[in-house]
Amino acid sequence: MTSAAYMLSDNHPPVAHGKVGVLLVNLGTPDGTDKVSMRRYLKEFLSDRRVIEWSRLFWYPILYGIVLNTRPAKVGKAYETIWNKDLNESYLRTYTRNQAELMAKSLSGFSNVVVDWGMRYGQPSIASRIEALQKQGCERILVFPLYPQYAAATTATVNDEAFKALLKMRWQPALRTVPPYHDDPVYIEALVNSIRQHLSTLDWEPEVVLTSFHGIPKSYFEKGDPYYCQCQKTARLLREKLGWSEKKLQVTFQSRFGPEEWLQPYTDKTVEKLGHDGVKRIAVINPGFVSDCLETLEEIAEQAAESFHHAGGEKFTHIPCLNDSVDGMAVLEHVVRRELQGWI
Ligand SMILES: C=CC1=C(C)c2cc3[nH]c(cc4nc(cc5[nH]c(cc1n2)c(C)c5CCC(=O)O)C(CCC(=O)O)=C4C)c(C)c3C=C
Ligand SMILES: [Fe+2]
Ligand SMILES: [Fe+2]
Repeated sequence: MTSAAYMLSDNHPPVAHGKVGVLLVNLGTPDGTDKVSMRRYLKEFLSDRRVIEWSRLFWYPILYGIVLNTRPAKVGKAYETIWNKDLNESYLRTYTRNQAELMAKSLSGFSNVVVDWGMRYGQPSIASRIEALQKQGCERILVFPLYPQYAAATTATVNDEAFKALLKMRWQPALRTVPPYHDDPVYIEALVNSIRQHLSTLDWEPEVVLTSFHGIPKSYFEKGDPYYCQCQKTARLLREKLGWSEKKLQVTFQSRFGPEEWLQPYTDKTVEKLGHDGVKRIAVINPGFVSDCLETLEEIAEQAAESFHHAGGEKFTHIPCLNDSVDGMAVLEHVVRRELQGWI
């Protein structure tokens, strides 16, 4: 057979082509609040070397001997208090799906763009969504880790997983990843609007507003993670826009895990101290979380509120994440349209 005849043969499987995929990826979520689902989720999460950097020789005996025997029940109970009972799923899942659907609507003018969503841990997995996008003809895929501030434990592990999904493909799609947007004016403006709008619904004024970011171990920062500096920059830009002092808008870090020192000041300790120091009215916002989840709805809106009241505080309010609000979508759409330049 001549090479031309070979080329013209119909041996080659048919391929869809010509599309551009946008894949929104958030952290993850258990399938249910029961112990089995929680264990499966935490096992995948806490086996990630980007999340727990300790040697496996040291970590696995602790993970399998203690953490996976005790934490699933405890965390499952916390999830129960914030579970989206209408849809029988976590809010992180609900909001992420809504964001993808709204993004698809906003990009519907581009007939070749397909929007999808996935989770780094649990379902739908990044690999399954990349495969689905490719089957629909996406030769280019924009992966959007839904974290305004970059951390190796969040952004990098999403990107790792996306590139890992390409490892065994003969015909890989081109992949782009979205950079952090911690200082993007559209993001800062959306946060300022949500603070102003939320505070306008109250009949009281907070003395202090905490911007509470998820923490990371201090050692990760010392190894060069830019996360801490990006959180500080977000807070500085918010202060400048709001015209507030460092005393009025303070930065804290929440969700410590394990015995190591994490980024300070800690949210829980700060909330207690404010109460003990005689501060009566505070608000907390979580600018690092694109969607409300366990860490915002349970740890802050429930736990931190309770400990503030125990410490003598009187008024506490949690400012919701941007979620699938008009302002929140404006941020995500702005970032996606910018990062798709040259592709659409
Ligand atoms: C060493 C452990 C962890 C690091 C480092 C870490 C960084 C990190 N996490 C988020 C965002 C989220 N984390 C969430 C839950 C969560 N985080 C950890 C541990 C670390 N996170 C655990 C063990 C859990 C599960 C709950 C628990 O056992 O306490 C969530 C919520 C997920 C949900 O379904 O609601 C988010 C979101 C960021 C942004 C970050 C570093 C910057
Ligand atoms: Fe976390
Ligand atoms: Fe937590």
